[in-house]
Amino acid sequence: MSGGSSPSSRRNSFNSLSKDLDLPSEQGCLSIVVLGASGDLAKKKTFPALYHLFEQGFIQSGEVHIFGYARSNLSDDGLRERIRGYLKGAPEDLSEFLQLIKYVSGSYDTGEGFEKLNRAISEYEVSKSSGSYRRLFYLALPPSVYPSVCKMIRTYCMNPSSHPGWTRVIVEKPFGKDLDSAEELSAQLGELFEEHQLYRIDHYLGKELVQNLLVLRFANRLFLPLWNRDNIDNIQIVFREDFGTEGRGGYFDQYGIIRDIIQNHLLQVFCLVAMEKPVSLKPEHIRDEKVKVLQSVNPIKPEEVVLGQYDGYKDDPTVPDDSNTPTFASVVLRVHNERWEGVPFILKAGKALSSKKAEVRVQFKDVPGDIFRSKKQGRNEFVIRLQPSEAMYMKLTVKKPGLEMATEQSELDLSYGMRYQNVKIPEAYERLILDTIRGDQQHFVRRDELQAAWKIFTPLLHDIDDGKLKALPYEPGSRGPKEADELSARVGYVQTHGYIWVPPTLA
Ligand SMILES: NC(=O)C1=CN([C@@H]2O[C@H](COP(=O)(O)OP(=O)(O)OC[C@H]3O[C@@H](n4cnc5c(N)ncnc54)[C@H](OP(=O)(O)O)[C@@H]3O)[C@@H](O)[C@H]2O)C=CC1
Ligand SMILES: O=C1O[C@H](COP(=O)(O)O)[C@@H](O)[C@H](O)[C@H]1O
Repeated sequence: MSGGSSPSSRRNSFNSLSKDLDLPSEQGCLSIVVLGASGDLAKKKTFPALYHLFEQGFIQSGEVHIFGYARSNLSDDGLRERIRGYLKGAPEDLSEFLQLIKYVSGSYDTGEGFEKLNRAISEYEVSKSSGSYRRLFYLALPPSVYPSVCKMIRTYCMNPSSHPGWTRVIVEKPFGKDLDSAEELSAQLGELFEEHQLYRIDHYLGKELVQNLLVLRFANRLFLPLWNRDNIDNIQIVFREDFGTEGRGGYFDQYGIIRDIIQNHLLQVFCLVAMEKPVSLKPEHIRDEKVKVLQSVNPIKPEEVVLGQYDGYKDDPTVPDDSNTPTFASVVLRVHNERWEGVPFILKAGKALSSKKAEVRVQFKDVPGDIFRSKKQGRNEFVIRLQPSEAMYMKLTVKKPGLEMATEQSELDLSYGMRYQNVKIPEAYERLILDTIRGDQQHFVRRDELQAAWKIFTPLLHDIDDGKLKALPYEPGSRGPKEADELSARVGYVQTHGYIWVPPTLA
């Protein structure tokens, strides 16, 4: 439970934000259908997120029913037992939650299973006589089956037109493999659902510090005049994992690190860092600005790309021996607009590296007319640590305490673990599912945004797929290929040696 507030007080604050965004507060039955309920994502993320929403009172026994759907031969109890081990909570809460779940078995491309699913949903709806009928379908499935599943939902499972309510569909990434395939998928889904019914999830948009980016940038006078090419030298957006593909090699090899992390998660973070101020907080206004900045990105230059593949990646039997798939990439994006001309955005992601973290590092220019030789301490940096140990810290040059007039580098540190000690930071999926129930698309990817994102990366991805760019080998547990650090230095990043920020811990 977060910050000691009760479930009902949290629901109240959620309702007040809904009012700000003109979102109607709805009542009636809510049917949540997890398609691919037997799978990895469903048990690790989707059901636990639903449980946390239940535990905090955002979805309640009286108004919600959860349906798991997949081909596997499972009973209601079979599915419940499968997910029980992934849920942490009081035993009575768990039992109450698990009783809300029913399992329906069927295929993804024939009507029979979906008719059965529709009957199960309708029975539940009819048993609750009043209010709207809200149907939320979560596709925790391989994208290859999205078109047929969406067609089945459209044909058999829409909320009845005789009743107020809605049907919404959450689709997982990857949304295609390049511009053409993404467009084809979008066109197929677009024939079946209106854009306002489709929620393309990118779970990075549900992370606390990612959601804070807009507030930070546009609610603080401090940053407004500094956030531009006059003051900022370069910006890095970094994702590092300290483990490899671990059993997901077959999936990963078809995609690679650019499609898995950079084209979606890091690019979404990039948008929030680089976009102009939206007219308002309305989802369409925010997404308009994201599209604009994506459209301002110049074509990527091959000489501003470094690819890597960790030694041992190809030992996975599901990975071809001649794979050129990158498990590491550093890509420089350049934005052709008044604010950012000349400022490199270095997007870097890698698996099997020396540490696990994700952060945005804004490096400022050197002080003009420097009288303190502060350059030797290193540049000012503003770092937003997305995970782990969520924090924002500002690296500053200060007078070293003591009799001498000497300088050193220190920081202003807002570490969430210290500042918000009793606050539980919600899981990204929890927040995004709640947004879907509320009808708030702000943190979901719009079709034209997706198109603009693929336009940036498709030429580079095709060059990699065609073997025109090679992945350099690197040691697992290292920083990745040294050429990536050389690239960062070449485009302007100056590393501060001898200074490392250590997340503060409670005594
Ligand atoms: N796992 C993760 O951590 C993450 C996953 N995702 C995305 O979420 C989606 C689901 O991922 P995940 O749960 O890992 O996937 P799984 O491989 O576990 O597949 C989910 C379910 O889909 C069914 N299924 C699997 N392969 C096929 C197939 N070829 N044709 C039809 N049905 C199939 C299976 O159910 P059954 O056979 O019982 O019908 C399976 O249990 C994917 O789009 C993935 O990219 C995104 C981020 C993270
Ligand atoms: O989407 C994905 O994200 C995870 C990393 O997510 P995080 O929330 O733990 O940072 C990554 O491991 C996976 O390869 C990718 O598909």
